[in-house]
Amino acid sequence: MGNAQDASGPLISGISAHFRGVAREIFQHALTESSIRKAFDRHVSLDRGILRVGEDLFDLGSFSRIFVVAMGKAAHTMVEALMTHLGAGVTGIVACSTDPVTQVFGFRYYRGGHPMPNSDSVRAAEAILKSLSTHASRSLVIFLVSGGASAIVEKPVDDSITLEDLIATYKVLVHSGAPIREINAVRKHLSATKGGRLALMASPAQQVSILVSDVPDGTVDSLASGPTMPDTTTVEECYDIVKKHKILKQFPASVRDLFERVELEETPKHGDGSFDRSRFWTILSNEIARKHAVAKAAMNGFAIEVDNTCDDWDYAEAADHLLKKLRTLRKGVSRVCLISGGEVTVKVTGEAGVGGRNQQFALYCATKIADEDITVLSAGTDGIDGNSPAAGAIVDGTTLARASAVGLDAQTALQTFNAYPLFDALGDAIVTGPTGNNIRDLRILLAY
Ligand SMILES: O=C(O)[C@H](O)CO
Repeated sequence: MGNAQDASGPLISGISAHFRGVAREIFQHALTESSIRKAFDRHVSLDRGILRVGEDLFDLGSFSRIFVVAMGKAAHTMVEALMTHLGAGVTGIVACSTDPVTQVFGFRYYRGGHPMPNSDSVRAAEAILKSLSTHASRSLVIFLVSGGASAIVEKPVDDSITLEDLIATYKVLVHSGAPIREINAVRKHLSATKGGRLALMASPAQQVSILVSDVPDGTVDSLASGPTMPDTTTVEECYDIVKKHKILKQFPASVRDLFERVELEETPKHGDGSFDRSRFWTILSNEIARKHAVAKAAMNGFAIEVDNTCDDWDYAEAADHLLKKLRTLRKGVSRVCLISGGEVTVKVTGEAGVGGRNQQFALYCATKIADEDITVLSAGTDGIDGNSPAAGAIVDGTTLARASAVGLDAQTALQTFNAYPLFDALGDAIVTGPTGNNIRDLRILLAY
């Protein structure tokens, strides 16, 4: 392998490196400004014993117990932020996918698996269910829910489903190309914790859920498979979903049996009394990240457009759509920035290499913009793209030439879902490490 140098001459090389730097700055700025700590400072406060969450006020003096359940990739960061407002005497459980440097005093930690559940996911679910069952009406249960919790906290609804079966089922769902609302509709109906079942277990306590959302706007009960919220999906929909994506036969026998012979059990619903003392506040979502990306792009002198229409689309269709739009927008404008939030889907066929949806999207864009003055960044705010150590990647008109100069072929990497090694070799992977946040992905497209 040779050196990953620009094959396009020093001037072009300098310009493209400059705009790769600008795109990185825009992403980093959005990440920093959308921090969990800032969101808690805006939406949560404690004043003379009254806890404010969003527009709700809770008189802490009227409760005999305060218990916190934090679950998801942002669980630890959310607990830390909550405790700066709440102070001592509060206990709870934290289920996250990475080990924090120091744990918050008074909390039991579990390191559940992600993207696949592990035995600690099951232990966390059992510990949460057990603790919640002990709460009476004078308890205040605060749920801190963030994305990733579907896998991080999990217990099958039926004992016939083993952990291995669960992992096999998750693999089928995650690789099916189905959007997250559909994936989680099925997960909800196979789980003892999802689809409002934690709220049911905590009843009759007063409950408030503080949500950091990694799901599309308007589908918040999909977040972490909605463990504390009324479920808007139904058993009937689950049958339609497995039929539509032709995945029932791929499930392990125990799960197939539940669908075919036993029938799935319906989840708690709005109006059935399960949520009479439940409140919900989304304090952070992709919208905030987009807003800060827009502000930073404006500071860099770009004309800006935001387009989220391709949320949940197949990565190649989303890329074609956004590149077409960028090329239209650039007509008559010297610098244009197109920002798009949300996630794209990748239907993996065969054995996947090392990569993720952001790197797959970016690499596909690279194959479409050779020699154009376009830069594309795609990265996840959680810092974790698929099974790779990167958050995402950045490409431009020089990517293909630079890759082939070091003996790497973009088409092969795309077909084998193995984008990370290519980006790593070019120095174009975006590596932040797990950020402790999780508000979906940002795609930043620049034309100049
Ligand atoms: O945990 C999950 O289900 C996903 O991250 C969506 O919230």
